[in-house]
Amino acid sequence: MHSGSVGAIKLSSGNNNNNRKSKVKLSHRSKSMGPPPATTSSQPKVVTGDHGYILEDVPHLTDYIPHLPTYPNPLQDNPAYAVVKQYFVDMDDTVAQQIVVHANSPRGTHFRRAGPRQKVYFKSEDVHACIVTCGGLCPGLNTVIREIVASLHDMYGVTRIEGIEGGYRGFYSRNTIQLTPKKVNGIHKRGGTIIGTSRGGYDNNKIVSSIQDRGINQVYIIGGDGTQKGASAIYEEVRRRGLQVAVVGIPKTIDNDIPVIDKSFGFDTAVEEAQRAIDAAHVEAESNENCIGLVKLMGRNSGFIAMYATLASRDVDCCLIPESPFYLEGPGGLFEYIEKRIKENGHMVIVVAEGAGQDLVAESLRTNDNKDASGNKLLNDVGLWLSQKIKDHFKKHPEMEFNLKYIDPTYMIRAVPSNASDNVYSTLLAQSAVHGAMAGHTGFIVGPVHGRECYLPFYRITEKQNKVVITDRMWARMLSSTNQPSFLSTKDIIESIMDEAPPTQLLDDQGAQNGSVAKETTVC
Ligand SMILES: Nc1ncnc2c1ncn2[C@@H]1O[C@H](COP(=O)(O)OP(=O)(O)OP(=O)(O)O)[C@@H](O)[C@H]1O
Ligand SMILES: O=P(O)(O)OC[C@H]1O[C@](O)(CO)[C@@H](O)[C@@H]1O
Ligand SMILES: [Mg+2]
Repeated sequence: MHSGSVGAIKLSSGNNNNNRKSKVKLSHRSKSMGPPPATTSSQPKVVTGDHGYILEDVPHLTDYIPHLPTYPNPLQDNPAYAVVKQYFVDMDDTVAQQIVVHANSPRGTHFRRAGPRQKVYFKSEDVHACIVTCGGLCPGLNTVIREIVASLHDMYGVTRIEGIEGGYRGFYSRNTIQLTPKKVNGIHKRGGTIIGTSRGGYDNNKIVSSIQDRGINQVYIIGGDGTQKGASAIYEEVRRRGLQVAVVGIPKTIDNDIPVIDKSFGFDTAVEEAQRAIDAAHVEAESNENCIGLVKLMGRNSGFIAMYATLASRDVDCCLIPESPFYLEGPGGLFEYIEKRIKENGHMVIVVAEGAGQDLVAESLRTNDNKDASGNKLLNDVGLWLSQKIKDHFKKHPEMEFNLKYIDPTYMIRAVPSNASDNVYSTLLAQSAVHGAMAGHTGFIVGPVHGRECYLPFYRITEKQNKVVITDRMWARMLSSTNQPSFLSTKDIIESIMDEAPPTQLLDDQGAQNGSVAKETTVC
């Protein structure tokens, strides 16, 4: 890591922010009208333009604190970036949510493109940043921490960066850790998070008071859907109090249940790690007579890890996920398929996501609705349940020797360091987050849409969970790779279409065609 140096080389080209004649109608904020009046409560910022163009913009500090001074971006003096032709992102750059279009399609929803801006709203020496990680572990957490520190320090010359220990509750119950480039050097080679994480302990008022009392003015919040709901409420309270504090969410989850963005960091690593368990199950299944290798993978409400691990492996004969109901007995059921595969092949591999078949398990175990500290429903162990059910079924066929090897890698797929591609992804994510905060944006989440880093309003991420769409081509590809039954009746298919999940780039483009955002937001 090099330290941030301020050289004499000026970027000669790059920004043409003010040259472009914009045709958009700014329904919330107009360039020609000057700064908007300060408001204490945020509303979606939706900008419309020609040919059905819609920009779902993110808040800016000047939305509620007008007349904030601006400063030249220190990056313009950074020798490392001097060679880049157009380093600063044009203010008008936006990224289309849908890239598969027809000749007459409206231009549709867009998001603000992430990246460094020519003007910043914080003086480097005034920045006091903090980073917090919440929820379950995910490969790449340390990389994001490292790169936020590196970006703030090396690009913007910021020296006051603190780590909030142990998740949200750390804001009001723990001391902070000073994060310096030296302290974070090499942490991306380790799993976990060096500042700790937790579930529960969210107290909006105490958290914002702690931010205010400590004089923190940039808050980087790394976590999943629950964390981002909390981050959104923190932003609202910060705004209500009129604080010049940028609140930035960095979505994290191995489950990939965050909508809109291409995928979440750590997902690739988790899928890769899941391969080891599947490989082991396959070896066991192949080497023993009439053997089933059963692997349970994480995925509470979304079966992306199981689906992608199955597709990647090609050794899996059946993949069960929360989004696709299945049944055990009778024609078209799981037992019938198992018997068929065992007869044909002498072995089989089943992958089950932890959230799959929860209704069946609950029915047979009659368990209570227990919750974790964050209020997430605690799941019954579908892996153990399914093992027992399969064993019981084969007891009815004593003439047939039968084996089952159950592998539950649980935390092993998420407690590992991130792989190379997740490291690069996390680096870009962290840099984009820092550029956005320095440029005065707030109340946003950063993430890639069609490979371009974007700033997305919180509500886009928190309103729905990303799920596997079982009427999408990706699930069909998976089914055709395993040859398993779909377990679906026509009624299930119709229900699934009605209950369509939000668009995600990990799904087929077909999925992304559904649901216009404009309908869901208030144009103000
Ligand atoms: N609706 C909410 N409003 C405010 N805070 C919340 C909300 N939901 C969860 N939180 C807080 O966010 C933190 C993390 O939430 P949670 O345990 O659900 O993990 P997550 O961010 O969803 O990540 P994971 O992917 O591991 O589930 C916790 O401290 C929790 O109290
Ligand atoms: O046991 P914990 O740490 O509460 O988390 C388990 C959950 O976290 C996740 O890994 C999501 O972060 C889920 O896949 C899993 O159900
Ligand atoms: Mg969650």
